[in-house]
Amino acid sequence: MKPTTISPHSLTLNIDTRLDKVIEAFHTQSDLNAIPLIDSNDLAMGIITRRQALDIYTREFGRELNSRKPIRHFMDTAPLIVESITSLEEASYQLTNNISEDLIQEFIVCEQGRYIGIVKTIDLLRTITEQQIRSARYANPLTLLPGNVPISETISRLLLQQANFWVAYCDINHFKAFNDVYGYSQGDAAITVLADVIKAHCDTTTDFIGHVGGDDFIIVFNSKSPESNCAAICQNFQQEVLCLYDKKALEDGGICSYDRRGNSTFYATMSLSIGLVHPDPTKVTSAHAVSALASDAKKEAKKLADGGVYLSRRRH
Ligand SMILES: Nc1nc2c(ncn2[C@@H]2O[C@H](COP(=O)(O)OP(=O)(O)OP(=O)(O)O)[C@@H](O)[C@H]2O)c(=O)[nH]1
Repeated sequence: MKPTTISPHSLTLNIDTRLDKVIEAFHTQSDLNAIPLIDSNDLAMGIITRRQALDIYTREFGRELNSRKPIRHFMDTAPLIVESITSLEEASYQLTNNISEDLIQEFIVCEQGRYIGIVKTIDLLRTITEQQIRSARYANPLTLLPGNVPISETISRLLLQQANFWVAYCDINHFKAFNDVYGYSQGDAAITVLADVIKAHCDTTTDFIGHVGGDDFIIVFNSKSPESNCAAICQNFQQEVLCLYDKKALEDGGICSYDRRGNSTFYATMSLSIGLVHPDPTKVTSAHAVSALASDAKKEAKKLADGGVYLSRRRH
Protein backbone atom coordinates (compact mmCIF):
# COMPACT_ATOMS: atom_id res chain seq x y z
CA MET A 1 0.00 0.00 0.00
CA LYS A 2 1.41 3.38 -0.93
CA PRO A 3 2.00 5.39 2.28
CA THR A 4 0.42 8.43 0.57
CA THR A 5 -2.88 6.55 0.23
CA ILE A 6 -3.11 6.07 4.00
CA SER A 7 -4.46 8.89 6.19
CA PRO A 8 -2.55 8.49 9.46
CA HIS A 9 -4.16 11.41 11.26
CA SER A 10 -7.68 10.10 11.18
CA LEU A 11 -9.30 10.26 14.61
CA THR A 12 -9.30 6.99 16.54
CA LEU A 13 -11.15 6.23 19.76
CA ASN A 14 -10.80 3.57 22.38
CA ILE A 15 -13.43 0.82 22.32
CA ASP A 16 -14.53 1.89 25.82
CA THR A 17 -15.46 5.41 24.69
CA ARG A 18 -19.09 6.18 25.45
CA LEU A 19 -21.53 6.46 22.58
CA ASP A 20 -22.36 10.10 23.40
CA LYS A 21 -18.65 11.02 23.04
CA VAL A 22 -18.58 9.28 19.67
CA ILE A 23 -21.65 11.24 18.54
CA GLU A 24 -19.95 14.42 19.76
CA ALA A 25 -16.89 13.60 17.65
CA PHE A 26 -19.07 13.18 14.56
CA HIS A 27 -20.80 16.49 15.36
CA THR A 28 -17.57 18.44 15.71
CA GLN A 29 -15.93 16.95 12.61
CA SER A 30 -18.47 17.16 9.83
CA ASP A 31 -16.14 15.49 7.27
CA LEU A 32 -15.65 12.44 9.49
CA ASN A 33 -17.39 9.43 8.02
CA ALA A 34 -16.05 6.64 10.22
CA ILE A 35 -13.98 6.27 13.37
CA PRO A 36 -11.54 3.37 13.79
CA LEU A 37 -11.74 1.85 17.27
CA ILE A 38 -8.67 0.53 19.05
CA ASP A 39 -7.91 -1.18 22.36
CA SER A 40 -5.31 -0.08 24.92
CA ASN A 41 -2.57 -1.82 22.91
CA ASP A 42 -3.47 0.15 19.75
CA LEU A 43 -4.84 -3.01 18.14
CA ALA A 44 -7.58 -2.27 15.62
CA MET A 45 -10.79 -3.79 17.01
CA GLY A 46 -13.56 -2.31 14.90
CA ILE A 47 -15.04 0.70 13.22
CA ILE A 48 -18.15 2.81 13.68
CA THR A 49 -19.60 4.84 10.83
CA ARG A 50 -21.48 8.10 11.22
CA ARG A 51 -24.65 6.43 9.94
CA GLN A 52 -24.43 3.48 12.36
CA ALA A 53 -23.88 5.80 15.34
CA LEU A 54 -26.72 8.14 14.39
CA ASP A 55 -29.06 5.19 13.73
CA ILE A 56 -28.65 3.98 17.30
CA TYR A 57 -29.02 7.46 18.69
CA THR A 58 -32.11 8.45 16.79
CA ARG A 59 -34.09 5.27 17.54
CA GLU A 60 -36.90 5.65 20.09
CA PHE A 61 -35.19 6.02 23.50
CA GLY A 62 -31.89 5.35 21.70
CA ARG A 63 -30.13 8.26 23.34
CA GLU A 64 -31.53 7.57 26.84
CA LEU A 65 -30.76 3.85 26.71
CA ASN A 66 -27.39 3.89 24.98
CA SER A 67 -25.53 7.17 25.36
CA ARG A 68 -23.46 5.98 28.33
CA LYS A 69 -22.69 2.55 26.89
CA PRO A 70 -19.22 1.92 25.44
CA ILE A 71 -18.98 2.00 21.70
CA ARG A 72 -17.68 -1.59 21.59
CA HIS A 73 -21.33 -2.71 22.00
CA PHE A 74 -22.29 -1.06 18.72
CA MET A 75 -19.19 -1.11 16.55
CA ASP A 76 -18.70 -3.20 13.44
CA THR A 77 -16.42 -5.92 14.83
CA ALA A 78 -15.45 -7.33 11.46
CA PRO A 79 -14.39 -4.34 9.43
CA LEU A 80 -12.01 -4.68 6.54
CA ILE A 81 -8.50 -4.55 8.00
CA VAL A 82 -5.47 -4.87 5.74
CA GLU A 83 -1.79 -4.95 6.60
CA SER A 84 0.27 -2.02 5.29
CA ILE A 85 2.45 -4.33 3.15
CA THR A 86 -0.66 -5.43 1.20
CA SER A 87 -0.47 -4.44 -2.46
CA LEU A 88 -3.06 -2.06 -3.87
CA GLU A 89 -4.43 -4.84 -6.06
CA GLU A 90 -4.81 -7.24 -3.13
CA ALA A 91 -6.47 -4.51 -1.00
CA SER A 92 -8.87 -3.80 -3.83
CA TYR A 93 -9.63 -7.53 -4.17
CA GLN A 94 -10.34 -7.85 -0.44
CA LEU A 95 -12.49 -4.74 -0.57
CA THR A 96 -14.70 -5.95 -3.40
CA ASN A 97 -15.05 -9.34 -1.71
CA ASN A 98 -16.21 -7.64 1.50
CA ILE A 99 -18.88 -5.48 0.00
CA SER A 100 -22.33 -6.79 0.92
CA GLU A 101 -24.93 -4.10 0.22
CA ASP A 102 -23.15 -0.88 1.13
CA LEU A 103 -19.95 0.24 -0.48
CA ILE A 104 -17.32 0.32 2.23
CA GLN A 105 -16.20 3.94 2.41
CA GLU A 106 -13.09 3.44 4.51
CA PHE A 107 -10.99 0.56 5.71
CA ILE A 108 -8.33 0.15 8.36
CA VAL A 109 -4.61 -0.32 7.75
CA CYS A 110 -2.44 -2.03 10.38
CA GLU A 111 1.11 -3.08 10.93
CA GLN A 112 1.06 -6.46 12.64
CA GLY A 113 -2.44 -5.77 13.93
CA ARG A 114 -1.60 -2.28 15.26
CA TYR A 115 -3.63 0.55 13.80
CA ILE A 116 -1.62 2.93 11.61
CA GLY A 117 -4.24 4.64 9.50
CA ILE A 118 -7.33 4.59 7.40
CA VAL A 119 -7.81 4.48 3.64
CA LYS A 120 -10.73 6.00 1.79
CA THR A 121 -12.00 3.57 -0.85
CA ILE A 122 -12.20 6.43 -3.33
CA ASP A 123 -8.48 7.19 -2.78
CA LEU A 124 -7.60 3.54 -3.33
CA LEU A 125 -9.55 3.48 -6.59
CA ARG A 126 -7.97 6.76 -7.69
CA THR A 127 -4.45 5.45 -6.99
CA ILE A 128 -5.12 2.19 -8.82
CA THR A 129 -6.47 4.07 -11.84
CA GLU A 130 -3.46 6.41 -11.89
CA GLN A 131 -1.16 3.41 -11.63
CA GLN A 132 -2.93 1.61 -14.48
CA ILE A 133 -2.73 4.67 -16.75
CA ARG A 134 0.95 5.03 -15.90
CA SER A 135 1.65 1.31 -16.49
CA ALA A 136 -0.13 1.44 -19.84
CA ARG A 137 1.93 4.46 -20.87
CA TYR A 138 5.24 2.69 -20.24
CA ALA A 139 4.19 -0.87 -21.06
CA ASN A 140 5.65 -2.87 -23.90
CA PRO A 141 2.85 -3.18 -26.50
CA LEU A 142 3.59 -6.86 -27.17
CA THR A 143 3.84 -8.30 -23.66
CA LEU A 144 2.17 -5.41 -21.79
CA LEU A 145 5.00 -5.69 -19.26
CA PRO A 146 6.47 -2.48 -17.82
CA GLY A 147 9.28 -0.89 -19.83
CA ASN A 148 12.45 1.06 -19.05
CA VAL A 149 10.95 3.90 -16.97
CA PRO A 150 9.16 1.65 -14.41
CA ILE A 151 12.18 -0.71 -14.38
CA SER A 152 14.46 2.18 -13.36
CA GLU A 153 11.92 3.48 -10.86
CA THR A 154 11.60 0.05 -9.23
CA ILE A 155 15.37 -0.32 -8.88
CA SER A 156 15.76 3.26 -7.56
CA ARG A 157 13.10 2.58 -4.93
CA LEU A 158 14.79 -0.64 -3.81
CA LEU A 159 18.16 1.12 -3.58
CA LEU A 160 16.57 3.86 -1.48
CA GLN A 161 15.05 1.24 0.82
CA GLN A 162 18.46 -0.53 1.00
CA ALA A 163 16.56 -3.67 0.05
CA ASN A 164 18.08 -7.08 -0.61
CA PHE A 165 17.32 -7.65 -4.28
CA TRP A 166 18.68 -9.36 -7.38
CA VAL A 167 18.54 -8.27 -11.00
CA ALA A 168 18.45 -10.74 -13.87
CA TYR A 169 19.04 -9.59 -17.44
CA CYS A 170 17.60 -12.11 -19.94
CA ASP A 171 18.45 -12.22 -23.63
CA ILE A 172 17.54 -14.81 -26.26
CA ASN A 173 20.34 -16.39 -28.30
CA HIS A 174 19.94 -16.78 -32.08
CA PHE A 175 16.79 -14.71 -32.05
CA LYS A 176 17.76 -12.64 -35.10
CA ALA A 177 18.26 -15.73 -37.26
CA PHE A 178 14.88 -17.10 -36.19
CA ASN A 179 13.24 -13.72 -36.85
CA ASP A 180 14.86 -13.48 -40.28
CA VAL A 181 13.83 -17.01 -41.33
CA TYR A 182 10.34 -17.29 -39.80
CA GLY A 183 9.33 -13.60 -39.88
CA TYR A 184 8.71 -11.00 -37.18
CA SER A 185 5.30 -12.37 -36.27
CA GLN A 186 6.87 -15.68 -35.20
CA GLY A 187 9.65 -13.62 -33.62
CA ASP A 188 6.95 -11.95 -31.54
CA ALA A 189 5.62 -15.39 -30.62
CA ALA A 190 9.10 -16.37 -29.31
CA ILE A 191 9.19 -13.19 -27.20
CA THR A 192 5.75 -14.04 -25.81
CA VAL A 193 6.91 -17.58 -24.96
CA LEU A 194 9.76 -16.04 -22.97
CA ALA A 195 7.45 -13.61 -21.15
CA ASP A 196 5.16 -16.51 -20.16
CA VAL A 197 8.05 -18.69 -18.99
CA ILE A 198 9.45 -15.85 -16.87
CA LYS A 199 6.04 -15.21 -15.29
CA ALA A 200 5.68 -18.91 -14.48
CA HIS A 201 8.96 -18.91 -12.53
CA CYS A 202 8.55 -15.65 -10.61
CA ASP A 203 6.42 -14.67 -7.69
CA THR A 204 4.52 -11.84 -9.34
CA THR A 205 3.39 -10.49 -5.96
CA THR A 206 6.98 -9.76 -4.90
CA ASP A 207 9.16 -9.96 -8.02
CA PHE A 208 9.09 -7.39 -10.80
CA ILE A 209 9.23 -8.33 -14.49
CA GLY A 210 10.17 -5.67 -17.02
CA HIS A 211 10.45 -5.81 -20.80
CA VAL A 212 13.30 -3.59 -22.03
CA GLY A 213 12.33 -4.24 -25.67
CA GLY A 214 12.88 -6.87 -28.37
CA ASP A 215 14.14 -10.08 -26.76
CA ASP A 216 15.54 -8.36 -23.63
CA PHE A 217 13.85 -8.72 -20.24
CA ILE A 218 14.76 -7.62 -16.73
CA ILE A 219 13.60 -9.44 -13.62
CA VAL A 220 13.98 -7.84 -10.20
CA PHE A 221 13.82 -10.63 -7.65
CA ASN A 222 13.02 -10.08 -4.02
CA SER A 223 13.30 -13.81 -3.43
CA LYS A 224 16.17 -15.25 -1.38
CA SER A 225 18.17 -17.07 -4.02
CA PRO A 226 16.85 -16.64 -7.56
CA GLU A 227 19.65 -18.65 -9.20
CA SER A 228 17.50 -21.77 -9.41
CA ASN A 229 14.55 -19.74 -10.79
CA CYS A 230 16.83 -18.35 -13.49
CA ALA A 231 18.19 -21.80 -14.36
CA ALA A 232 14.61 -23.09 -14.65
CA ILE A 233 13.67 -20.14 -16.90
CA CYS A 234 16.58 -20.97 -19.25
CA GLN A 235 15.72 -24.69 -19.38
CA ASN A 236 12.02 -24.12 -19.77
CA PHE A 237 12.39 -21.50 -22.48
CA GLN A 238 14.75 -23.66 -24.55
CA GLN A 239 12.14 -26.45 -24.40
CA GLU A 240 8.98 -24.37 -24.95
CA VAL A 241 10.31 -22.38 -27.89
CA LEU A 242 10.85 -25.56 -29.94
CA CYS A 243 7.15 -25.58 -30.78
CA LEU A 244 7.78 -22.58 -33.07
CA TYR A 245 10.20 -24.49 -35.34
CA ASP A 246 9.29 -26.75 -38.26
CA LYS A 247 10.06 -30.47 -38.43
CA LYS A 248 13.28 -30.09 -40.45
CA ALA A 249 14.70 -27.48 -38.09
CA LEU A 250 13.94 -29.77 -35.15
CA GLU A 251 15.67 -32.71 -36.88
CA ASP A 252 18.71 -30.54 -37.69
CA GLY A 253 18.75 -28.90 -34.27
CA GLY A 254 18.63 -25.45 -35.86
CA ILE A 255 18.29 -23.33 -38.99
CA CYS A 256 20.48 -21.77 -41.65
CA SER A 257 20.47 -18.01 -41.99
CA TYR A 258 22.85 -15.20 -42.86
CA ASP A 259 25.09 -13.57 -40.29
CA ARG A 260 25.54 -9.79 -40.10
CA ARG A 261 28.24 -9.98 -42.78
CA GLY A 262 26.00 -11.90 -45.20
CA ASN A 263 27.63 -15.33 -44.71
CA SER A 264 25.34 -18.34 -44.58
CA THR A 265 25.58 -19.73 -41.05
CA PHE A 266 23.95 -22.50 -39.04
CA TYR A 267 22.14 -21.33 -35.88
CA ALA A 268 21.09 -23.79 -33.21
CA THR A 269 17.52 -23.49 -31.92
CA MET A 270 17.04 -20.57 -29.55
CA SER A 271 18.34 -20.65 -26.00
CA LEU A 272 18.43 -18.08 -23.22
CA SER A 273 21.26 -16.31 -21.45
CA ILE A 274 20.76 -14.66 -18.08
CA GLY A 275 23.21 -12.36 -16.31
CA LEU A 276 22.37 -12.28 -12.60
CA VAL A 277 23.61 -9.62 -10.18
CA HIS A 278 23.10 -9.00 -6.48
CA PRO A 279 23.71 -5.24 -6.10
CA ASP A 280 24.94 -3.91 -2.77
CA PRO A 281 22.64 -0.93 -2.03
CA THR A 282 25.20 0.55 0.39
CA LYS A 283 27.67 0.88 -2.50
CA VAL A 284 25.54 1.23 -5.62
CA THR A 285 23.67 4.50 -5.66
CA SER A 286 21.80 4.64 -8.96
CA ALA A 287 19.54 2.52 -11.15
CA HIS A 288 21.91 3.40 -13.98
CA ALA A 289 24.81 1.72 -12.15
CA VAL A 290 22.67 -1.38 -11.48
CA SER A 291 21.74 -1.54 -15.15
CA ALA A 292 25.46 -1.38 -16.11
CA LEU A 293 26.22 -4.21 -13.66
CA ALA A 294 23.40 -6.32 -15.11
CA SER A 295 24.54 -5.57 -18.68
CA ASP A 296 28.08 -6.74 -17.89
CA ALA A 297 26.71 -9.93 -16.33
CA LYS A 298 24.58 -10.52 -19.42
CA LYS A 299 27.64 -10.14 -21.68
CA GLU A 300 29.37 -12.85 -19.64
CA ALA A 301 26.26 -15.06 -19.83
CA LYS A 302 26.28 -14.69 -23.64
CA LYS A 303 29.69 -16.40 -23.67
CA LEU A 304 28.21 -19.61 -22.21
CA ALA A 305 27.95 -22.26 -24.94
CA ASP A 306 24.19 -23.07 -24.87
CA GLY A 307 22.96 -20.16 -22.83
CA GLY A 308 22.43 -20.41 -19.08
CA VAL A 309 22.93 -18.29 -16.00
CA TYR A 310 26.03 -16.26 -15.20
CA LEU A 311 26.06 -15.19 -11.57
CA SER A 312 28.23 -12.09 -11.22
CA ARG A 313 30.44 -11.77 -8.13
CA ARG A 314 30.53 -8.01 -8.59
CA ARG A 315 28.13 -6.27 -6.25
CA HIS A 316 28.98 -2.66 -7.16
N1 LIG B 1 9.78 -10.00 -33.87
C1 LIG B 1 10.39 -9.01 -33.28
N2 LIG B 1 11.68 -8.76 -33.56
C2 LIG B 1 12.31 -7.77 -32.93
C3 LIG B 1 11.67 -6.96 -31.97
N3 LIG B 1 12.58 -6.05 -31.51
C4 LIG B 1 13.73 -6.29 -32.13
N4 LIG B 1 13.59 -7.32 -33.02
C5 LIG B 1 14.56 -7.96 -33.90
O1 LIG B 1 15.51 -8.64 -33.07
C6 LIG B 1 16.71 -8.82 -33.81
C7 LIG B 1 17.91 -8.45 -32.95
O2 LIG B 1 17.97 -9.33 -31.88
P1 LIG B 1 19.36 -9.77 -31.25
O3 LIG B 1 19.10 -9.92 -29.78
O4 LIG B 1 20.45 -8.84 -31.66
O5 LIG B 1 19.54 -11.16 -31.95
P2 LIG B 1 20.40 -12.41 -31.53
O6 LIG B 1 20.51 -13.24 -32.75
O7 LIG B 1 19.76 -13.08 -30.35
O8 LIG B 1 21.79 -11.81 -31.14
P3 LIG B 1 22.49 -11.79 -29.72
O9 LIG B 1 21.54 -11.15 -28.76
O10 LIG B 1 23.72 -10.96 -29.94
O11 LIG B 1 22.75 -13.22 -29.37
C8 LIG B 1 16.62 -7.93 -35.02
O12 LIG B 1 16.30 -8.75 -36.12
C9 LIG B 1 15.43 -7.02 -34.71
O13 LIG B 1 14.77 -6.60 -35.86
C10 LIG B 1 10.29 -7.23 -31.69
O14 LIG B 1 9.64 -6.59 -30.86
N5 LIG B 1 9.70 -8.26 -32.36
